[in-house]
Amino acid sequence: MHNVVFVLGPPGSGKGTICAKIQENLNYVHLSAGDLLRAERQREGSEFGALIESHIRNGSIVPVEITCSLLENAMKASGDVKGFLVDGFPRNEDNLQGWNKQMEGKALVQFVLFLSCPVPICIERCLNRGQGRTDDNEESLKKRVETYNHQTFPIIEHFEKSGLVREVKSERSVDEVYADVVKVFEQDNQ
Ligand SMILES: Nc1ncnc2c1ncn2[C@@H]1O[C@H](COP(=O)(O)OP(=O)(O)OP(=O)(O)O)[C@@H](O)[C@H]1O
Ligand SMILES: Nc1ccn([C@@H]2O[C@H](COP(=O)(O)O)[C@@H](O)[C@H]2O)c(=O)n1
Ligand SMILES: [Mg+2]
Repeated sequence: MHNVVFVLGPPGSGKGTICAKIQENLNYVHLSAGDLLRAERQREGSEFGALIESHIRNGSIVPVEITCSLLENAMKASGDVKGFLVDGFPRNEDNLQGWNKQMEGKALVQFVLFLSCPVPICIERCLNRGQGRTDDNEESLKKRVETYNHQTFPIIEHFEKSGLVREVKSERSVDEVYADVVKVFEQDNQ
């Protein structure tokens, strides 16, 4: 059984940055759904490349069969680890239902780390990210925020009802955010 922490928050809230630090220090493996999709988009011979790029530019969500298989394959390929940080997933109802169907009996969701951050700060961070992402532009960001508000936030609310959400405000410095995130992991592993 794989231990899983879902990491959610608006685009640019710092999910990737914080997950990299947790992976470095706490023996969890970071799996970013967005990174896995971008790698699949680039893979020679992939039948999903054009579909993935279209969703990424539009800030819409790729069908779960594709994303969940990428996540499960990455988990299988990892050795013996404490758990997985599943960053940017589940993003909508389709992701949630597909995960439940595919991963039942294979993964245990420990909690959901919710990095909350005001949208204008998030947008500014994405526009200054400098990684050449095809969705770090004003037009795509508007759609990504809309998708977050209408499709992803309700998923966070769903987990909130089961008491699984641990919110950390991420508009502060990386070190301050990370210090609070470590406390969340310490409390959960007691
Ligand atoms: N606490 C912070 N303070 C200032 N800048 C930050 C902070 N956290 C992350 N950043 C910067 O903001 C940008 C976005 O961060 P990151 O890629 O971690 O966000 P994300 O939530 O993974 O975004 P996305 O959902 O678009 O993948 C990066 O350039 C990163 O260096
Ligand atoms: N579960 C997911 C995660 C991501 N996507 C698509 O990738 C884009 C970028 O995701 P980031 O987490 O790296 O910001 C996102 O806007 C979606 O188009 C997805 O479809 N499903
Ligand atoms: Mg990211």
